[in-house]
Amino acid sequence: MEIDRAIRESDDRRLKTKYNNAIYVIQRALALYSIEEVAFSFNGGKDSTVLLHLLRAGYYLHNAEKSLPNGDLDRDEISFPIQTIYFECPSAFPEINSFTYDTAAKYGLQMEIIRLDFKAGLEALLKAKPIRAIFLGVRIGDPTAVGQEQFSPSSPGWPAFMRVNPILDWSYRDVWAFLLTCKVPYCSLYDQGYTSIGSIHDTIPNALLCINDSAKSEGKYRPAYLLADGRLERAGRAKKFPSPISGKLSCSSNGLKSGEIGQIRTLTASIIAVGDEILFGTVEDKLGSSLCRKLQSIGWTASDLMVTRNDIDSVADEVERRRSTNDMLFIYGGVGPLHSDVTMAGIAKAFGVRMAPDEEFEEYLRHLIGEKCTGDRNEMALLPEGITELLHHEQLPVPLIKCRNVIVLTAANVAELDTQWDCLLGLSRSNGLLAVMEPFVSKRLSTKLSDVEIAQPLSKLCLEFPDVYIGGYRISRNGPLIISFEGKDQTRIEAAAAGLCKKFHPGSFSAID
Ligand SMILES: Cc1cc2nc3c(=O)[nH]c(=O)nc-3n(C[C@H](O)[C@H](O)[C@H](O)COP(=O)(O)O)c2cc1C
Ligand SMILES: Nc1ncnc2c1ncn2[C@@H]1O[C@H](COP(=O)(O)OP(=O)(O)OP(=O)(O)O)[C@@H](O)[C@H]1O
Ligand SMILES: [Mg+2]
Repeated sequence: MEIDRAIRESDDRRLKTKYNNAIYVIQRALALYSIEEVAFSFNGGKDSTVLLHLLRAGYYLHNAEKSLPNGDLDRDEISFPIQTIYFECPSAFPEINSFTYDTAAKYGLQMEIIRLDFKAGLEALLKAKPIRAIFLGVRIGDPTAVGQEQFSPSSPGWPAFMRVNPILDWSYRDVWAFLLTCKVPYCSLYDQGYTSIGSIHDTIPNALLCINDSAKSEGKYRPAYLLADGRLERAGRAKKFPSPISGKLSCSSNGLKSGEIGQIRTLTASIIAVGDEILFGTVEDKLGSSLCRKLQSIGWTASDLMVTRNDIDSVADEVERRRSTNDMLFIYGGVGPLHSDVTMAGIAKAFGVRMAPDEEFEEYLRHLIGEKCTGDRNEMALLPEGITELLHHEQLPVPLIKCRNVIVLTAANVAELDTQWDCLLGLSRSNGLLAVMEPFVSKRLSTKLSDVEIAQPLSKLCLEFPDVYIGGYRISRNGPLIISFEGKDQTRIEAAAAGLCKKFHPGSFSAID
């Protein structure tokens, strides 16, 4: 069997181990369920392509174990009887669709095309067929993998079946090692810089693979297998532009459904300030707004900015809630040796790991504070175990700490934040930490018109310019109204601003800045 042979002949030991484990899971599933009771969820993506070939190999080996006639049957020709389901969606890339159909024809897959959403489609499928287990190409880094194991019953509220995830523990690198070693076809989008594929509305090529180092989608991109850091495979999965801080004049209040139109390709970050002093009103948080501006300047969106108490559970709750819905989370305050410095412990709790001594970090601290540290252990050198990465930069006396997608900033004022941010950007050039997107541009118009006069024309303008965020705010109740236009395309912003001016008498608006 060509897949099994290719892996056995390869000298990639890690790949062999991953392959053997996945085949073991498949064989256990095939022993537990009859062939009519299993299905394979295939969508033409790289992970499900890997799974297809693992299932072909697993099914072949399962049959071989059950002994076939003395080798006179060409075993590569054994058909693939596992029922295959594809949830076809109108917003799928045409390349994904055609690859899925071509693959089905090439390998003789028995395809069931489902044109309902996942839940309704599965309900109908399970009513019509005796399916009890479904193979999925879910991997541990996927947002939907949280809490899953290789065999995981479907979630409460979903029809009852077993989710079987043979490649749950595979990394991005493992996936590409497999596809390239086995020389199997994969969807052409992966050769055009796409590294993880969702719908046409939320997927762009991965900016880290852009040959000109520009995030423009018309640029040239390297193939997906060249992405050095697999943790950034979803950098091309742009989030929907989150609802802006709601003002009554914003687009979101005008009936636009995000996800249909009105999307701006952006990555999102959440910002958490930790400090009872901020909540007591003793200290003013200036870092948050500065960080929002910095994020805007690299084309990211700050999805929220919040302050939490110096309390492990409060920090853990906020980190847990925000880390999975954002590309990055920045946290500052509460880092140090004091009793109130609980940020690191809160992060550890959010990830469900313990705090453990980090020798490398301790060494840095020793250089910095010498022997001033009392006790037999430096509490500051305890970091969340297994998820911590130290970000070294020559301008930083102590590296910054990153726990998965949470970056801990130690700045106590804006000048220190500037330095740490510059270091992060410097590091990003080599390790892709913060993908630099097209920056946001903005324009502001000031007017003496009243809210009532402007509300309706502005609502219409929002519909005409779904790709521009149009908001309104006042600096004082009786002062002028300021209309702001934010987006990534200067021409569109100018057009939106001109469009608004045209709706009123000349001279009703004046540009600020
Ligand atoms: C065959 C199959 C089974 C699924 N089972 C579950 C489930 O048990 N629980 C759940 O929350 N989501 C389930 N999902 C949905 C996925 O977790 C996830 O929402 C989806 O694959 C992500 O699609 P999206 O990124 O387009 O939202 C299932 C999806 C498929 C295709
Ligand atoms: N539309 C769909 N139809 C059938 N199965 C699907 C569909 N969408 C997702 N799945 C299942 O969920 C798994 C995980 O989806 P995910 O998008 O993370 O991976 P992928 O599409 O295989 O690869 P990529 O990460 O490159 O997009 C798929 O491998 C597949 O088993
Ligand atoms: Mg996909």
